[in-house]
Amino acid sequence: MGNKKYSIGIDYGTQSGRAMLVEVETGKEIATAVVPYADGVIDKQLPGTAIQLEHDWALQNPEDYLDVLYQAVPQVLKDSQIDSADVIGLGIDFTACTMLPVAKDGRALCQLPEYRNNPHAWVKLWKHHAAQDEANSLNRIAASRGETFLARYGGKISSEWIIPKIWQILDEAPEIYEAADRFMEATDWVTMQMTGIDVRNSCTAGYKAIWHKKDGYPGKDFFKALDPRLENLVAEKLSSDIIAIGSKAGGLISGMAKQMGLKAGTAVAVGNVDAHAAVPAAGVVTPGKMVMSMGTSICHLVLGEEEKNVDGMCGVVEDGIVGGYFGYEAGQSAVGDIFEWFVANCVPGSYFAQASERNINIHHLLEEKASKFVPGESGLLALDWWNGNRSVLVDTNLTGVLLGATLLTKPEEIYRALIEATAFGTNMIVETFINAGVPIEQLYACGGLSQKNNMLMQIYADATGLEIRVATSLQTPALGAAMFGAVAAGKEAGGYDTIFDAAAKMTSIKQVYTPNPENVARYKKLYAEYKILHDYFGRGANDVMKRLKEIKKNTKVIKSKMLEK
Ligand SMILES: Nc1ncnc2c1ncn2[C@@H]1O[C@H](COP(=O)(O)OP(=O)(O)O)[C@@H](O)[C@H]1O
Ligand SMILES: O=C(CO)[C@@H](O)[C@@H](O)COP(=O)(O)O
Repeated sequence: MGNKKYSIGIDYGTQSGRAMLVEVETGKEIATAVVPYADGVIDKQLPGTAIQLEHDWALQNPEDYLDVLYQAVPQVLKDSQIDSADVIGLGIDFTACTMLPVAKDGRALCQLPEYRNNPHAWVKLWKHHAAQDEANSLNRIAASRGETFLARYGGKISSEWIIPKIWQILDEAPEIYEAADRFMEATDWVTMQMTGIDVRNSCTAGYKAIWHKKDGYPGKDFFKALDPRLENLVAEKLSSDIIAIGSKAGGLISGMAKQMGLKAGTAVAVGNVDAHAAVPAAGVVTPGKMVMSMGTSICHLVLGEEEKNVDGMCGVVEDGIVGGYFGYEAGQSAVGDIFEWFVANCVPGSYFAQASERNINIHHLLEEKASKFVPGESGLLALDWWNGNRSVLVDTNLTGVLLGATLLTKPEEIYRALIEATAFGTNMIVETFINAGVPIEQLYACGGLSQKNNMLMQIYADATGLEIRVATSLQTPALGAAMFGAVAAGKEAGGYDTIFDAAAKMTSIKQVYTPNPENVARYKKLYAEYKILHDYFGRGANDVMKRLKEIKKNTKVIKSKMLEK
């Protein structure tokens, strides 16, 4: 038996890139290195210029992505002290839709001096929200034409996705649209820099570019209806050569291999997306198991045998998560962020004093106090829409609700009610999938929040009535990317032939939360009330939240006019 074999997973986040070196046989995480992006999130001023960006813009510098390869990869090799010849594969995962215009020679347009001063030549980060007008028009036109693809995306295409972003470029900088040889997801662009081959992955194509394995992209007529100049977008500037997740993109070219400290020819997997790469890393490679990637928000992912239309899902894509299955994605737009808001705005100083006296985190203090209650005891019920509702209502104009407060209500009771509201939100998603014919028998959890609060995880198990298995790895996206790297290398090279084999060996479960039957029964009653509130405020019976937003907007206008005087 030769030396141990390793794979590297690189997770490209919003602020930084993280390389993780993993032992292929066991999935053991040997070394990790994080490189912050020098230009970070560019949302105010274009680097090296005085050019100011407009509201809702969020750009990145593609050279920062390359620096992650040049710095983080040699660092993990150095820290682990292994022979680089034993690294058999490499995979990356990215935020998405993070996209860029690319020149014929493969460079990002913003790397060319003549385009450097044009903000539209740079990478548009997933949270660039300035293409909302284009997204609204796209949705209106698609609905009026009865485009069937809308149903695959819960009825709406997001402004975060690639077509609205490309359309914004065409609207505001037609010269950049013209100059672009093609538009690419950053995950494919970085993979191309490593392999020298332009290979597009089925995950971002399916979830972010309205591509379908059988139907392809929307037709020319649809693009023409958006804008006659977009008629040939697919043929001229997108690729229809889409490769399934789990495939090999190519081998590392020698120039890159030298800079990264690896052997030329090392297998590179096709690009992937962070939340989707985390699924096999949580041990999930078959249907019926929904993975919750839990942090500031929750991304819900599940595999299915068939393509079904599920109300309010973010998307369904064949081969989108694991080859051979339909990958479904749904989500809640704020979860950890709601608790963060509560702690920052509604917890009295005396609680912070107690936490600091005991040298514990404020969340731990609240968890301890809130754990003393049984479901229903506080008389509170909340709706988890502090940042709108992603699934199943797909409505960013919905806002939060707290019901049942009295003069005796305590902060920990509200904290618990907010956690329960997010658990009910997840249950609504689970129920909607099951009703649409996509089975869900178990929940899996990964992401920071899944390992931070036991009470929260037990509430999720009790509110859904489902067992929850928590992944051991705290870096599931990077682990998933490394697993796909090992699959790209293949068994003969010391890796795996399939992601199923890799998942069996490289992942593990840290903890299982089992529903408590008494609490399940109590939460059933509360969930019935949640559903009534959810439908009342969310499905048009009372649009008070939207009216309040309108009043707020008008009041702000009036106030600013008064201040101008
Ligand atoms: N003990 C806790 N209980 C509940 N929420 C927490 C706790 N600790 C942190 N949070 C919330 O969880 C989120 C951080 O989760 P994490 O997975 O680390 O972040 P991210 O989504 O950025 O990866 C924050 O929104 C934070 O407010
Ligand atoms: O949209 C997706 C996945 O579909 C994410 O890449 C994007 O929301 C960024 O996620 P993170 O905030 O980096 O977890």
